[in-house]
Amino acid sequence: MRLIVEKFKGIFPAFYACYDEEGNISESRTKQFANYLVSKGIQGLYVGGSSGECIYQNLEERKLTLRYVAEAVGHQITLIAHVGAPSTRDSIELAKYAEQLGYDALSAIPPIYFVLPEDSIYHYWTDILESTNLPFIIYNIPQTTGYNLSIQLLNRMLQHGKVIGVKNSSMPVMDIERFKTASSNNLILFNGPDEQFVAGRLMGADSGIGGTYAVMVELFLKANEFISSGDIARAQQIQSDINSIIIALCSLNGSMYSAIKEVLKKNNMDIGSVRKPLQPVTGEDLQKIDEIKAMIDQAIAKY
Ligand SMILES: CC(=O)N[C@H](C=O)[C@@H](O)[C@H](O)[C@H](O)CO
Ligand SMILES: CC(=O)C(=O)O
Repeated sequence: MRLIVEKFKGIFPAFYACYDEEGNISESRTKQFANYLVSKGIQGLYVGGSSGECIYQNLEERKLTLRYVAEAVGHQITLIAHVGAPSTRDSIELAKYAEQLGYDALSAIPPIYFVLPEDSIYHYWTDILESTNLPFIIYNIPQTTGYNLSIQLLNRMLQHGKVIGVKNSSMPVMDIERFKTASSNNLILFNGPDEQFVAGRLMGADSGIGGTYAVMVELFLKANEFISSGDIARAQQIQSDINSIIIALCSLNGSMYSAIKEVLKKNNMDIGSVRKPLQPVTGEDLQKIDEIKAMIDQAIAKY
């Protein structure tokens, strides 16, 4: 277990969908972006999650991204494949594919669309984790799935030795502590809400997986370092800068991810735009991108 824990400790950007100008998955952009993030010193990547626009992609597209990332960065970092999909069958296909590619772990949201009973969620996750030999990380994100992980279901899932962690995106940071305690501290907890990264770490999260990391990864790496060395005051300052940036990223007509992708373009990292129904930034939004990029650059320069 100790070895495994070390592998999953640190900063894990949620990887973005990288499209070409026609909106198809781009091999060169995917590989370039993965290498760019590795060069920043991240611990690993969370591939194919919400930020990867998984919900708007077909299985073949999701497999392409999983493959291009693995080919680009190999075993230099820890790779987590998010395989949540509308059907168990599709999730298992993605899970087996990720295992073949050499991914280090699987992760999945609960079933979406139909509000299914907890027993169905249990079987969905169990079917996925029994389909490979990989460790499994539960993804709890009630604000998008409508289901908030209960201690009862967590305890049931823990009977599978393969469950090594929870990526918790619910807003109460107390959930992080409760999940950790329920497992007698045997689970790796990943903080989900980037706006509460510092709080999540202080409540027991070992690591973070986040949708905004990749556009300002230096800030999360630094905050993580400050927490580890006990410099809480400076970690709090970074969190405050991060939150102002996230609020700005979310203040445009275009989706947060389209704003992030425009900022990345200004950093010479063109990974295309977002897939509809996510809206691209246009018109007056575009002017605000320069201001947001300046906020990010200034914050990075401060620490
Ligand atoms: C609801 C949602 O997508 N949460 C993400 C994952 O936990 C976060 O990383 C957000 O992208 C981030 O906190 C910005 O709001
Ligand atoms: C946002 C996030 O962590 C994800 O891509 O699932």
